[in-house]
Amino acid sequence: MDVSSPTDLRLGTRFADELPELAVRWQAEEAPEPQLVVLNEPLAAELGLDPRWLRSEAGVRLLVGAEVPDGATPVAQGYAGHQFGGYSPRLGDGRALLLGELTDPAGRVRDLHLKGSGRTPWARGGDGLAGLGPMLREHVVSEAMHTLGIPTTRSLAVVATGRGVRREQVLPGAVLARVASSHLRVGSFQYARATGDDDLLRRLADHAIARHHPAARDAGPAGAAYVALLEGVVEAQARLVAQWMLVGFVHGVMNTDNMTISGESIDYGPCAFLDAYDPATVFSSIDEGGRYAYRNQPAAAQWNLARLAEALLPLIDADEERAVETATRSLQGFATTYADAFTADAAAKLGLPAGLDRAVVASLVEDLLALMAAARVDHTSFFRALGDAARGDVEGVRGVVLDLPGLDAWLERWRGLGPDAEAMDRVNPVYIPRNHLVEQALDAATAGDLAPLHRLLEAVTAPYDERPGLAAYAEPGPAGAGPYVTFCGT
Ligand SMILES: Nc1ncnc2c1ncn2[C@@H]1O[C@H](COP(=O)(O)OP(=O)(O)OP(=O)(O)O)[C@@H](O)[C@H]1O
Repeated sequence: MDVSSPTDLRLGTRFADELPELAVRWQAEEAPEPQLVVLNEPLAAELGLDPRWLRSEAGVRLLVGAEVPDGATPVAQGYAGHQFGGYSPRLGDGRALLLGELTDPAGRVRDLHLKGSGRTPWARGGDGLAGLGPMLREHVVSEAMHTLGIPTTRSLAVVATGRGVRREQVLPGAVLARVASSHLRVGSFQYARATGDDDLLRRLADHAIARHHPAARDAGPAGAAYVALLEGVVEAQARLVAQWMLVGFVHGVMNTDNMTISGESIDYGPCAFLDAYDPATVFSSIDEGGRYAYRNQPAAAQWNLARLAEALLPLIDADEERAVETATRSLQGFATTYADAFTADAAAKLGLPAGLDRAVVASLVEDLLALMAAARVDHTSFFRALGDAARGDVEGVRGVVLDLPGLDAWLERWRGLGPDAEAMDRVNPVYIPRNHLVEQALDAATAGDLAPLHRLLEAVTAPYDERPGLAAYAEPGPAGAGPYVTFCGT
């Protein structure tokens, strides 16, 4: 049965009950004039929420936290984090609230969370608010990631609040209703560890195991379950980052408070997809040193996971030296899992048959990426054009690569392995949320015109299905414009 009124909705309080030290009971700030801007109807249906109800006044009141179902306990979650390498001991949800845990009709438990819902006790100097443009960016990019098969938090809705948000200029304010497997972060563990309370740390780890890595519970006695938790997160993150790299995604702010325990991508601030394939690409104007450049993402993930391992040490072994040795071994799994996932996913993008020697595939991929980087080809359309090359039409790829003898030799090697063009079309997107189009859509939406946003969503939520009317969505941004600098999405 679809939930069609607040009285039908049950929001669990497991996080708040099990981890009260990390949960500050709080209420959303009243939105003066809430107006639904975009609703994710397929996600609503998946969650068992009636979209007609969500569009009603009562539904919109839920989506901004003005009214919560009986028994719900909205909380601002506490966490710490390394931001660009510097440690902040008290971050937490400064402008967000966990409304509670929703069990969908399939039995999956998801967090229902609001971002931009007003100041909380973790707000420090912030105003607790979010701009409409940045929340719509999170909506578009997270939905694109989801349809590309990349684990991610989802956006259920964006509601304009009717309140202005003071940034470089005054922006319309908005609340994003976000759905995630959980909002547990590496920073949640750093916070718990820093309290020195091992019981809290253990409860947090047990909570994470129950929600995300239940197999870890059966790993064995003493610290084995927590080693298995660490290994579960290492594996999930290695697979995730491999997927980011192959779709050309640059997260932009890979701080430890933006790395989940579930392995879902979270927080789409100054993120973007590559147009030109240049591994040094940085999109965020606040990332002056290029710490989170495209090519640095696997190393940044490993660095963050080492912070998780440090936080877990007291649970892994009472003897610190042994704990460090064990955790180090677990962290070493990242490199192998990442390389395996990257090679397997790249083989799929190249339409290669299963069972090929891994070293053959790896060297083929490496050589292709070198050709692509030398010519700064458009990442997305180049892989799509390779599908045509598999069908015998090599003009698309030959037209953009500089080293033609090198490319021809590569094509010969690759075609000798029998690539499957149809399989390639199923994994190489035509449409990604290209940064210039996202910016145009957000600017128009901020000015009151939602048509470009809906058109962009139409393109990126069916990314493999080429449609004649959407040709502009397959084109890279203006040549020579360089990487777009997206101001940190607040
Ligand atoms: N306008 C604001 N008011 C209060 N706190 C803020 C504001 N903007 C960011 N913060 C806080 O600063 C920290 C880092 O912000 P960041 O932009 O990474 O997170 P976020 O986008 O707000 O949330 P999330 O990581 O949940 O997507 C977080 O603790 C966040 O709550």
